[in-house]
Amino acid sequence: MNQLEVCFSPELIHLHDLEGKIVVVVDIFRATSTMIAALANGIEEIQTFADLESCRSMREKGYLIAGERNGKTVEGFDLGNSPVAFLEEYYGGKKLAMTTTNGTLAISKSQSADEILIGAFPNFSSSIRYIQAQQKDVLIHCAGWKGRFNLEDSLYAGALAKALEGTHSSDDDGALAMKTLFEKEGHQLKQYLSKASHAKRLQNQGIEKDIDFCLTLDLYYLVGKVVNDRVRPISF
Ligand SMILES: O=C(O)[C@H](CS(=O)(=O)O)OP(=O)(O)O
Ligand SMILES: [Mg+2]
Repeated sequence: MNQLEVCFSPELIHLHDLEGKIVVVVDIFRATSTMIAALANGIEEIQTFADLESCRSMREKGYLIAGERNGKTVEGFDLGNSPVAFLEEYYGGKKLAMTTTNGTLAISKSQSADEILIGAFPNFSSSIRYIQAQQKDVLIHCAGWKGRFNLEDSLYAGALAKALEGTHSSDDDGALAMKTLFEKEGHQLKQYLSKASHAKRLQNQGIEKDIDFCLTLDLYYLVGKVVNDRVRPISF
């Protein structure tokens, strides 16, 4: 059996050994859900940035630029961090540069992993199939919120732990706790996560459609994987 463990914040990732593992970076609200929406709608690669100005400079290289701070689209950027906005038109063959508050930081702190996957509910089953085919230990890296634990990323970790229980053991306390929570609340994901602080923040901004998209299972049969520092789609 392979092992599965959970890291609840990028602030804690230095305590984990990533070598040889598949790290699944997850930021349900909304960065990793938005990346999957973008890849499903034609974006061929996503380069992520911690700071706004490096991201902005990618426009000169022909990239679309997407940026969010405090949940709002950055002035002058083509797009923000809304998955639903990426569904409005087809971005065939375009490249995207992206910076967000939590998700892009979690990716940059996962670089020593053997493989980095982008975790989201809309491509949940594809990620499961991909992971099962690799036979490696898994670490779920929750982006959290500004260094803190959050419910939506952790519950995704629980869903993954549950789905992988035939091949990956969840001896890790965090994985065990989240699997138990998912077993209790997973049947009413949308209702349960409407209580999450970030869902409330997004509701205040009137973006219920984003919340709904981020919590919908299996819309796409692709995996988001970081290859040569770019997130790319793999049909799976
Ligand atoms: O855009 C989002 O949903 C959040 C914004 S914030 O952290 O609530 O300010 O960013 P993300 O990186 O997707 O968590
Ligand atoms: Mg988030």
